[in-house]
Amino acid sequence: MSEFHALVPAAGFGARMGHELPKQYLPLAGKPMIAHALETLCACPDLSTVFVVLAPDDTLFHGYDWSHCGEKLQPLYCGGETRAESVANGLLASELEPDDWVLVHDAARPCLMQAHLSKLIAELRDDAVGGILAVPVADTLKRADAQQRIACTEPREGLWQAQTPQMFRAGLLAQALQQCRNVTDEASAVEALGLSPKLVASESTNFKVTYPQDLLLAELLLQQGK
Ligand SMILES: Nc1ccn([C@@H]2O[C@H](COP(=O)(O)OP(=O)(O)OP(=O)(O)O)[C@@H](O)[C@H]2O)c(=O)n1
Ligand SMILES: C[C@](O)(CO)[C@H](O)COP(=O)(O)O
Repeated sequence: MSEFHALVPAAGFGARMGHELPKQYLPLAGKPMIAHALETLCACPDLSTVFVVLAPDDTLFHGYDWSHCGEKLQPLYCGGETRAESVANGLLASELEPDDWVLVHDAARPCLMQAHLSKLIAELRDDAVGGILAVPVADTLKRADAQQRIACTEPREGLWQAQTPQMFRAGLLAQALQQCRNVTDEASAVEALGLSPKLVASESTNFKVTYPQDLLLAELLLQQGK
């Protein structure tokens, strides 16, 4: 029977955060940011393994105590220059069966909840393609001109913001990333094969910590138990 695994790309630096410490190691609600997502994933009974893809020269990860995560947590020091490369390298190193499901989740989305994981897995486990957590766009959308004035208002109907985890069969995802590396998420590579991943409705609390101002919101949510 197919197993479910998580793969967490964590080899980025966080240029938009602008801190000397890589974003995933910034302190957040009493632990490094990366620990929140890893602990949630390791506590999910559906997941057999949680691979974390680190930069080859990462010297920080092994400095923390991960014993509470147990044997599920498997660090792989094979991160690449881009997120897509890190995921592709991690898939290769993980040696998963082609039919196994892999849930790719950003280290920079610390507010992931068990309920999000359960919903994603329940909605996709019998799906032919796979899919992603996402939220419908809630704001009015403006397109800017070169002077940062409004060129037009874009219709938001049918637009969703992509989140993670993004859940695909390991073999399909490896093939997709082999053929298409110039992407910012896994779904884009699968779409390039001509397939249509499913959108599974999530919540805005599962946002990506990108800019310094995102840290306070994440901290508040994590203190509230999300
Ligand atoms: N070469 C890279 C780049 C990014 N990531 C990971 O991809 C996730 C989402 O990316 P993002 O938030 O864009 O992180 P960074 O690339 O670190 O941020 P920035 O774009 O601001 O530099 C993060 O967990 C990040 O560590 C990765 O594994 N390998
Ligand atoms: C995968 C992702 O988090 C979905 O929203 C996003 O695409 C990552 O993109 P980034 O440009 O690396 O932040």
